[in-house]
Amino acid sequence: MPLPKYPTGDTVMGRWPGSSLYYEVKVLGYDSRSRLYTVIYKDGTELELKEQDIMSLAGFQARSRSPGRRRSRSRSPARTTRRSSSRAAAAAAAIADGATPSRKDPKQRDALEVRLIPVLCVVVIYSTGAFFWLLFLPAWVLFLILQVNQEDPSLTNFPPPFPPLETFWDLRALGFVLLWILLQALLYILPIGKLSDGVPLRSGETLRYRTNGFFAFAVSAAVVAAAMYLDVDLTYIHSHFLQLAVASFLVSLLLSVYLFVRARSAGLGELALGGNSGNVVYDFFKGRELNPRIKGFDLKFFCEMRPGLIGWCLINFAMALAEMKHQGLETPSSSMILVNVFQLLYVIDGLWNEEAILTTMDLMHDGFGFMLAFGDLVWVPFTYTLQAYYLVDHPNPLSLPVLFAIVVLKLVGFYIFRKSNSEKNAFRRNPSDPRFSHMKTIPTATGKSLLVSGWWGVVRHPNYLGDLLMALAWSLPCGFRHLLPWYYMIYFIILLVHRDSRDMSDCRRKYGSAWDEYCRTVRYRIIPLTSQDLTWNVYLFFIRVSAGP
Ligand SMILES: NC(=O)C1=CN([C@@H]2O[C@H](COP(=O)(O)OP(=O)(O)OC[C@H]3O[C@@H](n4cnc5c(N)ncnc54)[C@H](OP(=O)(O)O)[C@@H]3O)[C@@H](O)[C@H]2O)C=CC1
Ligand SMILES: CC(C)CCC[C@@H](C)[C@H]1CC=C2C3=C(CC[C@@]21C)[C@@]1(C)CC[C@H](O)C(C)(C)[C@@H]1CC3
Repeated sequence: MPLPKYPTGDTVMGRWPGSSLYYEVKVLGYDSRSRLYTVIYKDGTELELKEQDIMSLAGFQARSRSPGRRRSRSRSPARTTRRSSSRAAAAAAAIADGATPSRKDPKQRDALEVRLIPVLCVVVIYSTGAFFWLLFLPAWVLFLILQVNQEDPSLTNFPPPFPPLETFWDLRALGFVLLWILLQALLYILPIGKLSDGVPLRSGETLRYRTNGFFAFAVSAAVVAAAMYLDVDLTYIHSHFLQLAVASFLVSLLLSVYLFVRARSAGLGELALGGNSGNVVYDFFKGRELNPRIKGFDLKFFCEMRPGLIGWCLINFAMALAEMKHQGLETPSSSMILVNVFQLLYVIDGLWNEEAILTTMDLMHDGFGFMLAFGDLVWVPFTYTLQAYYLVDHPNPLSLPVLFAIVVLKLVGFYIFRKSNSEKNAFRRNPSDPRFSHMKTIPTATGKSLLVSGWWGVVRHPNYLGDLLMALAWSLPCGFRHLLPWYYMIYFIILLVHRDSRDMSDCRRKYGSAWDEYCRTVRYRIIPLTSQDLTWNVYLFFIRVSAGP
C-alpha cells in the first residue's frame, strides 16, 4: 500500500474546493481506499482533499516567489476571500499554477501562454455560461407569460407580440408582492411549530429551523378566504400576471445583490463549496454563502419553502376563478380541478414534511445566490402555474376513464416520491433506527453510509422518478393541442437529469470508492432498466459546459 505523500500532523497548503485559492491546512488523516486526505483549515473547517489539491509549504512558497503569483495568494482565508475580486486574471493565474516562467525568456513565455490559454478559456466559459443564464432565465419567463396569453399559443405564433414598456410596471403589484412576502416572513418567525435540526455543517455546528410550513399555509389560506369575503377580486392575479412577475423579479434581484455583498464578510466555514471561484458573475449566479441568516432568520430556507411555494397555490386558485369568469362556468373545469388539486397536494406535502428539505442538495450544499433567489421567488410561482394559466382560456374536457387514469398516475408518482424522500431523510437523521436494521448499506470513509436496499436500491434517484411521474400527471389534463403546458415536464426532465449528474460527481468526490460500489450495485440512475446512452452523455456535455464548474 503506498504511503501518503503528506503525513498526518503536517501543515500544508490546501486548495479551497471549487476555487483557485490555497490556504494553510493541517493534515488529519489519509484514507488509502478513497485516496483522500482529511484536512482542517484554520477556521475549523474539515474537508477531504485529493493529493493534487495539496502542496507542501516549501513548494508553495517557492512558487509564490514569482511576482505574478503573489497577488492571488494570501495566507489569511478571510482576506483572500475578500480579495477574490481580482477575478478572472487571479483565478487564471492561480489555476495555471506551477513555476511561473520568466516573461523575458521566449521559450518559457510561450509555455506560459500555452498553459494560460486553456485556463482563460475555462474562466471565459464559466462567466459566459453564468452570464447567459442570468439573462436567459428572466427572458424565458417573460416569453412564457407572453406566449400563454396568446389565443393560439403554438410555436408557429413565435415571437409573441411585445407589449408596450409601461405595461410591465405596476406599483400596486409590487405592493402585493411585498405584502405577501412580509406575511410569510411574519408567519415564519412566530414561535409556533417545531424547531428542527439541520444536518451538521462542515464546522460541526448544527443550525435550527422553524419548520412550521403547514401552519403558514393554513393561516395564508384563511387570509385569502377573508380577502375573498371582503370582495377582493383575486382574478387580479391573472390579469396582472406580468406585472406581478416583474415585481417579484425586482425583489429577487435586490435580494441576490444583498446576498452577494454580505458574503464578503462571511467566514470561510460559512461559504458554499461551489460559488466561490473568484469570478463575480459566476459567484453571483451560484451564490456564495451556504446559510445566510439575519439573527436566526434563514433566508434560503424561507425563500425556498414559503413565499413562492405557497404563492404557487394562491396563483393556481386565482386561475381557477379566472377560468370560471372567462368561460362563464359555475365551477372550474375538471382539468383545472385536477391541476389545482395535484399541485396543492405537492405543496402541502412539501410543507407538511418540511423537515425533509433539510437533507436535500439545495439546503445542504448549494450557496444562496441569484439562481435560487430567482428560482424560489419568480421561477416557481410564475412558471409552475403555467398549466393552470393555460387552462383559463384553453379548455380541455376530460372523459371519465382518462381522468381516472391521470389520478392513478399521480398517486403512483406521489407514493414513490414521498416514500423514497422520507426513507432517505429518516436514514440520514438516524441511521441506527430499527427500521433500517434489516436494510443493506455501504459504509463510507466519512462515517455516513449509503442505503442499498429499499427505494434507494431500485434506482439511484427514486425520488426523481416519483416527481417525474407526478409532473406527467400535471401536464396530461391540458391535452396535446399545444406544447406550452408540457413545458414543465420538459424543463423538469432537464433539471433532474442535470441534478442527478451533479449529485453523482459530488458523491463520487465525497465517498470515493464506496460511491463506485453503490453505483455498481444500483445500476440505474432514475428510470429502472434504462442505461446511460449516447444522448444522455451528449446532453450532459452541453449542460456542463454552459453551467460552469
Ligand atoms: N419541483 C421541483 O422543482 C424540484 C423538486 N425537487 C425534488 O426535491 C427532492 C430533493 O431533491 P435533491 O435535493 O435534488 O436530491 P436528493 O434529496 O435526492 O439528495 C441527494 C443526496 O442524498 C444523499 N444520498 C444519495 N444517495 C443516497 C443513498 N443511497 N443513501 C443515503 N443517502 C443518499 C446524498 O447526500 P449525503 O450523502 O450528503 O447525505 C445526495 O447528495 C426530490 O424529491 C426532487 O424530486 C428537486 C428539484 C426541483
Ligand atoms: C431557475 C433555475 C433554472 C432552477 C431553479 C431551481 C429551483 C426552482 C428548484 C431547486 C430545488 C427546488 C425544490 C423545490 C421547489 C423548486 C426548487 C426551489 C421544492 C421546495 C418543491 C416542493 C417539494 O416538495 C420539495 C421536495 C420540498 C422541493 C425541494 C426542491
